[in-house]
Amino acid sequence: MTKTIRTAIGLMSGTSMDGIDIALLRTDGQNVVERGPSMGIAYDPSFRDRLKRALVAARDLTDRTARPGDLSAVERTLTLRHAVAVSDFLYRHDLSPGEIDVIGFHGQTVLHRPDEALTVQLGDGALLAKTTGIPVVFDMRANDMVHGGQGAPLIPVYHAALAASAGQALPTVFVNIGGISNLTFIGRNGEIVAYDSGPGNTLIDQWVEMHTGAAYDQDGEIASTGKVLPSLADRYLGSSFFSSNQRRSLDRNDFLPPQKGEAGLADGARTLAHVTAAAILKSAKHLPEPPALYIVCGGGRLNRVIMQDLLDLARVENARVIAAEEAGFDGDAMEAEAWAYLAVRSLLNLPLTFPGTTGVAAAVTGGVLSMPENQGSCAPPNVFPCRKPPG
Ligand SMILES: Nc1ncnc2c1ncn2[C@@H]1O[C@H](COP(=O)(O)OP(=O)(O)OP(=O)(O)O)[C@@H](O)[C@H]1O
Ligand SMILES: CC(=O)N[C@H]1[C@@H]2OC[C@@H](O2)[C@@H](O)[C@@H]1O[C@H](C)C(=O)O
Repeated sequence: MTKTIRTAIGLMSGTSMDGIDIALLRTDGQNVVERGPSMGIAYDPSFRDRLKRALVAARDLTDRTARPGDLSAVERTLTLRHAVAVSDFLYRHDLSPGEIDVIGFHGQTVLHRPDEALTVQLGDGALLAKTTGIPVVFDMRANDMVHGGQGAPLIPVYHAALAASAGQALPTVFVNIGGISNLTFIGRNGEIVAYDSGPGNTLIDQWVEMHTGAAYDQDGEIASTGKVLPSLADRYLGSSFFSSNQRRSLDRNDFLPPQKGEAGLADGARTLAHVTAAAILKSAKHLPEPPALYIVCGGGRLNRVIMQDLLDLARVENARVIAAEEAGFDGDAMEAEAWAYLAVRSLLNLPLTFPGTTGVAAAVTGGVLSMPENQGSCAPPNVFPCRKPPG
């Protein structure tokens, strides 16, 4: 039986809040994965500031659908920016909306409290579907939480498909170093174990920004001139997050940067780069077996100090570290590709998360489907009751 291959676009606005990643994928939602073009669209500094203020405004939310204050306007602007990104992308690649079966829309996480089963992503799927003329699957984390999961990470099922389609030797481990870092272990028989592994770039980004105004430490230049401050590093690495037997998904604010006076710029950046690398190795201790290979994706792989520390720490454990590109993947587009893949799985009512990835009680699908012809939003079978059509 031939499987239907769908053409999907994935849209990711991650915890770094640096912009929108967009990627095209052709997939059957299982092991057929044909990667298409991708691009990144950076947010301008004033929109990043607005998103940061949205995080503060979201802090006291107890109802995930509430949008007090500016949150409603930010959600609309964010969604329309995604619509523009889709339109630019289609134009650039000479594609029409009719050639795209579905968009997987992550939105912007503004609050994530797995202990309270509360996760909030700004992003209006109905508006995006209406503006682009393409069906949209969004809100893919919530159903996992309804069933007792951490709501993150969701990318592991895509890592597994990518590894299978590329004939990657198993076992292997994918590491994503975004704002937060996460690990996916794929065992010899394809079994997946995954979880958030610690702060990624978020501490370095905030540290560098508070001193220089720059959004991040380009290539790790600043960190490369500093030295690791052991007491500061230990403060982060001594967190019970690493030693607990329970794996927890992280909110961007679970780890906060040092106070400005606690270190000089370079020593602080060097120490935080070390914390990022060491956190990954510490968290890897909870994997079913010691990894032999780490495949690194996400913006953190471009910070040479983080990568060197990872290499050095992994070497002690006889493990190799390579950038995603060395394994034939795209380390910048992988999350956007994943959201395209997850959207197709959602359409097919296939599971997005598993007990081994989010701690969910049993494998579950997720996501809400919004059709462009203004029919309102509707979850795939067995997820949520359909939402009322807007207006
Ligand atoms: N050339 C570079 N040198 C150093 N760091 C870089 C470079 N390019 C990107 N980064 C880092 O990568 C970050 C963005 O990474 P990425 O897009 O993978 O994160 P994200 O998707 O927003 O986060 P998450 O995966 O947590 O949702 C930037 O904030 C910056 O810290
Ligand atoms: C709540 C939320 O948005 N979590 C993000 C964040 O960024 C990295 C890490 O923390 C991961 O758990 C997740 O994103 C990835 C893409 C995921 O769900 O797989």
